[in-house]
Amino acid sequence: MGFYPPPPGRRAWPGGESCSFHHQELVARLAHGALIREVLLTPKPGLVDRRNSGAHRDMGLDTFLTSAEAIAPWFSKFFLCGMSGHRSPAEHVLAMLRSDGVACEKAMFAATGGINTHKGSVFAFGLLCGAVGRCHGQGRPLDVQTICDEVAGICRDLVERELDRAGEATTAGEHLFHQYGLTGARGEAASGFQTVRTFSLPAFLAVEAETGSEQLALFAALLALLASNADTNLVARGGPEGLLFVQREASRLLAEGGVHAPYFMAKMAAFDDALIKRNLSPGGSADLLAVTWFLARLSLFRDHNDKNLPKEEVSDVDA
Ligand SMILES: CC(C)(COP(=O)(O)OP(=O)(O)OC[C@H]1O[C@@H](n2cnc3c(N)ncnc32)[C@H](O)[C@@H]1O)[C@@H](O)C(=O)NCCC(=O)NCCS
Ligand SMILES: Nc1ncnc2c1ncn2[C@@H]1O[C@H](COP(=O)(O)OP(=O)(O)OP(=O)(O)O)[C@@H](O)[C@H]1O
Repeated sequence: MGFYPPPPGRRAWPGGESCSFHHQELVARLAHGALIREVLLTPKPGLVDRRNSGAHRDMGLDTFLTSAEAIAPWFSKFFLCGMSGHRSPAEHVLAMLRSDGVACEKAMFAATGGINTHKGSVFAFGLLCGAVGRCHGQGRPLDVQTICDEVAGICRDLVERELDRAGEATTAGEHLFHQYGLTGARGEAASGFQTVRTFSLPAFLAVEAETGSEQLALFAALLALLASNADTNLVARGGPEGLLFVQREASRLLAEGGVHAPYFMAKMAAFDDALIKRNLSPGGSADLLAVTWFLARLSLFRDHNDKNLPKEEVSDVDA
């Protein structure tokens, strides 16, 4: 039941032809589900959520939901791109993914009237969906370590190529590298999502195992990210002091017991108010929160076969 033919000379994709459509659909659902869960989690400091638009004046919940809808069709394309390039060296795959990535960014801007809702997420999920396609094509396991290592391989030398040796800085990320040495979204991807693997994913998995609550697990992951991630969005808006403020505040909440502390939700709402007052938005951590949920749910590839698609687990939460 594959929707596209196996490579010339092959009768089936490694792992069984019947798995291909299942994987393509599941990866797209997971990526979209991750974006929806991220934006609906409330309250999030400085970010767009159900409570308010955070430190943003040009976008709200509807803008994010519309944007997620517009970019969703690209997730399968990233998967297919990674799969069709599974024999090419990892570092060649980035150029292929990027042409779809640029088209996806265009679709995002067209849907939002020019507002940057998901630029960082398009980059992260373009790489992740491409890595899943590539590893599936190679018949390798679709687990956190394999997929993250593959992303790191695809992004090998990206920081050196695009930031270190780049000419005049044009984007915010390029400026911040030259000014402060921050490697932003590129550095995080090139490290194989080291901040996620070290801080937010363990926090998510521990709290979910302990409480059975996905919401609490997402909050635990968010706090872990806010305390540790060198978010270039915070530095762009508030300088190094803006980043330090957020990291200190999040570390304080963690020291007080994190999601298990009394009045945790009220503390998060107060954190939100403090960031809005300072015009700070941790957009990079929001992206990595979505990445955390996606990586946590990769186990669905192992647990289900294509006759039993996990509609429940990856269905979108009601807005
Ligand atoms: C690498 C990207 C994100 C470039 O953006 P930029 O130079 O502004 O870099 P920067 O690191 O500041 O990231 C922008 C976005 O990433 C997110 N982000 C910020 N900090 C971090 C961090 N520490 N970790 C992860 N994500 C982060 C935020 O959402 C931010 O808005 C990407 O958009 C890109 O490659 N652009 C070039 C055009 C292209 O190829 N687009 C298609 C990409 S598939
Ligand atoms: N819930 C969210 N709220 C706000 N930003 C988010 C959210 N989720 C993800 N982001 C990320 O934050 C980025 C937007 O941040 P921001 O608006 O600060 O960037 P910008 O458009 O480059 O800067 P500015 O608005 O200062 O011109 C998006 O690229 C997106 O990936």
